[in-house]
Amino acid sequence: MRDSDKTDAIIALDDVTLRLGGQDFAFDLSVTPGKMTAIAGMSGSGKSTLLNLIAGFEQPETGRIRICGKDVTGLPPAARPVSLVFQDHNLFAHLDLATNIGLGIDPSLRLTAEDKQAVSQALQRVGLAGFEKRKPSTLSGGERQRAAFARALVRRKPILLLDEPFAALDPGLRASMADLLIELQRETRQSVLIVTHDPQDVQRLAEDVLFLDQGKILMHCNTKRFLSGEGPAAIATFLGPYHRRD
Ligand SMILES: Nc1ncnc2c1ncn2[C@@H]1O[C@H](COP(=O)(O)OP(=O)(O)OP(=O)(O)O)[C@@H](O)[C@H]1O
Repeated sequence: MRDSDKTDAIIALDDVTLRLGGQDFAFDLSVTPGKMTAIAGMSGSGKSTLLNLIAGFEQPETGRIRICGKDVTGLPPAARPVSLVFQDHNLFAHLDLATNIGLGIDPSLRLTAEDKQAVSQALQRVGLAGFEKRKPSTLSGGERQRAAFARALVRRKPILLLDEPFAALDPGLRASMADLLIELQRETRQSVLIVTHDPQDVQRLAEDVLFLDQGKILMHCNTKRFLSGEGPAAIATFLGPYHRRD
C-alpha cells in the first residue's frame, strides 16, 4: 500500500512484521476513521495478534504503527489513544462497578466529582443505572459486558478495540449487545475494530472487513463486497451459509 493511500488513516500499519511461535505475521493496512471494521478470519489466522499490535501488547519486529497520525511504535498500551474490551477479564472481581469503571478514567482512582458523574452517566447509558455499588460477581454475563462498555465509554478515546466481546454470551444477548455497540459507535463516532470469527457479527456490525489468513491480510473491503463471496475460497469457507455466491 502506498503512503499516499494512508493520508486520512486513523490507524496505519506500514510493513509490520512479527514472528510468534512458528507463525509469521505481515500487515500493511490503513483504517479510515469513524467506522466499525471487523477483523475476521479462521481460528489462528492472527486476529488477536493484529489487535495486540495496535493496542501495544505486541511489538513489531520491523515496520511502524501510526495512530491518529502519530508514530506509536514501541509505545506501551497506556500511552496509545485506544480503549479495549475483551471477551472476559474485563472487570476486577473485588471492586464494585463504580471503581472498575473509574479505573478507565484514572488508574490511580483520583476521581473528581465530574469523573464520578461521568461514571454514573456511562452506567446509565449502557442500561446499568444505579449499579455503582454492585460487584461483578452479582451481575449476569450480559451485564458484565455492558459494564465493560461503560468503562470504554468513560475513557473517551478515538479508537475502540474489541476482541470477541460477545463470545461468552448466548445468541439473544449477542444481538442486543450488538445493537448497543452500534448505537454507542454512532453516538461517539469512534473508530471501532472488532475481532470476530462469526460471519453474523460481520454482517450486523461492520462497514468494512479485514479478513486474515495465516498471518496476512487476504482481503480488506466493504462488508457488502465481503459477503458477496467474490473473494478467495478461504472467505467462502469462513462465510458458510452467509456465502451468497449461489
Ligand atoms: N505469544 C505467542 N507465542 C507463540 N505463538 C503465538 C503467540 N500468540 C499467537 N501465537 C500463534 O499465532 C497464531 C495466531 O494467533 P492469534 O491468537 O492471533 O489468532 P486468532 O485469529 O486470534 O485465533 P482465535 O480465533 O483462535 O483466537 C496461532 O497459531 C497462535 O498459536
